[in-house]
Amino acid sequence: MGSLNLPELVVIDLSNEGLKAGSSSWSSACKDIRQALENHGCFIALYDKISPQLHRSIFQAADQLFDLPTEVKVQNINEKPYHGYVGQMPIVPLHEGLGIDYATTLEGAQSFTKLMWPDGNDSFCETAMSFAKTVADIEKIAVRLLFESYGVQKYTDSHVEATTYLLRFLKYRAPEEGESNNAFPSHTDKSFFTVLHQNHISGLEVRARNGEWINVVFPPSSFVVMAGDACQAWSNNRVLSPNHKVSLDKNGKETRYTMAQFSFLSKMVEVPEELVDDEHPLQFKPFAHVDLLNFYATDHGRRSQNILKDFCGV
Ligand SMILES: O=C(O)CCC(=O)C(=O)O
Ligand SMILES: [Fe+2]
Repeated sequence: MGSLNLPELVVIDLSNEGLKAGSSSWSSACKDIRQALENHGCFIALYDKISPQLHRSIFQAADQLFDLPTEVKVQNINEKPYHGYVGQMPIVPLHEGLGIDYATTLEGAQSFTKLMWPDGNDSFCETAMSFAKTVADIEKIAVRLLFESYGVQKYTDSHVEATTYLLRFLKYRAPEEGESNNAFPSHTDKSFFTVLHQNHISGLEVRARNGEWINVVFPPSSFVVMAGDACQAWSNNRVLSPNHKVSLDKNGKETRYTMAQFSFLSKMVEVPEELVDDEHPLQFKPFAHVDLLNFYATDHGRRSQNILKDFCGV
């Protein structure tokens, strides 16, 4: 009996129809999102504004991008850690990734496209930007719901205005015979939120607050919204930034693609005073988001078992 009872993530409908501001569906979504983020650090979001056409074109765009010669892809360099090209790494041989910084802006999308296709590739640029904007809308709804669930909605607008987005194209080739199926090691994200959209190949596993690993099976038309370390810090340790990893089916033959959009703050990350009281004393000092990434890029940061405590603990 127990083995059939697999743990699952909460599903929340963020589509317009399912969610009218001020309605009872809005308040129940507030409750659900808070509970999901406190217990699992993530949830599955349904969102009807992503058309089947956009879903198809973003994965075609991914194919086109990864087909470029490695010497072109390695030009995707960013001074911010973990923002640029990753590939041909012996510790993660199945994995390759590239990132578009400021992906929701025309400048961000265009400068990445020009670097990869000096002669231009308008359809890639349009698809990537349109996908990034749709995913940013999902992230903003999640922020609104979460802030309201803690009664701190007065901070939502300034938070949203200071948010920038990094869109990463991630590829995991199927393991060859005898090769490990560990495609990406366990980690927490350094973002505020991460929104994931995958093709038809699953592989994501998330560790819930109770220590249980959850195999995340989500339909290709849906998204996983996950809290990062910055969100955990902002919430004064209420929200969980969950450990997660990618393991592929040992016998699988197909390539897994994930689109991962990370949100970052260009203003200080700080705990709202409303989230500090006798029961919840302040746990973290305010910090610049990019400094969390820079800390993670040091030996001390990478080895840390409790990065927030080591980086900004009070
Ligand atoms: O591919 C996935 O589903 C997860 C990717 C991930 O965790 C990351 O890039 O931080
Ligand atoms: Fe991650």
